[in-house]
Amino acid sequence: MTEAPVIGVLALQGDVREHLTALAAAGAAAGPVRRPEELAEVDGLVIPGGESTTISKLAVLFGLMEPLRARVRDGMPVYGTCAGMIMLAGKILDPRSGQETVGGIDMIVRRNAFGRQNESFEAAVDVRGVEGGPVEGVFIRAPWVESVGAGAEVLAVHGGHIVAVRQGDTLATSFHPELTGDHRVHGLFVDMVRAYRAAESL
Ligand SMILES: NC(=O)CC[C@H](N)C(=O)O
Repeated sequence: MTEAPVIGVLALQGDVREHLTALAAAGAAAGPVRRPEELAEVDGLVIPGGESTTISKLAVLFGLMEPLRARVRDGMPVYGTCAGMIMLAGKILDPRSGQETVGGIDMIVRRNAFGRQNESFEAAVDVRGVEGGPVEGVFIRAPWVESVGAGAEVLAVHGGHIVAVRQGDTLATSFHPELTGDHRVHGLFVDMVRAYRAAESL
């Protein structure tokens, strides 16, 4: 049996534990990443939901922003949910002052686009590449994607707005599959990391 891929969850702020659980259920060896040395050890990374301005500031403070950008540039698979999606955007339409992103997907995102906390909702979302019917999307002060560049593939749309995008091995969803107990989106990401690791070790 091949070894499980090692997937980190960026553990600066946000729903880290839920992602660790979902990744483990999807067949990965999952652990938190807070330091550059920990980032260097993983085959793939999840950036969780939370507050993108806080995650951005802490990433700079912890000396992780440049190492994150470097690993994404090198092709390490990354999956961002909600605030994590914002972290992977080439551009934020309405950033807070000083808010930076890692980048990785040629897209423009709008923060809190689906409304405030009390307008959070769940909806069935068809995600290209995920078999077996729609996933239950949990949207919590979720961003949507205003537009994508030529290199980015739209994987899901909800209410006329783009809510899942993939560019190469960088994946992002507006919603939170880690909160539903349905691990198919994490399964898709674990497969991406497996394929990346197999290609790297050739
Ligand atoms: N659930 C979430 O991750 C919310 C994201 C948050 N609105 C932000 O801008 O970062």
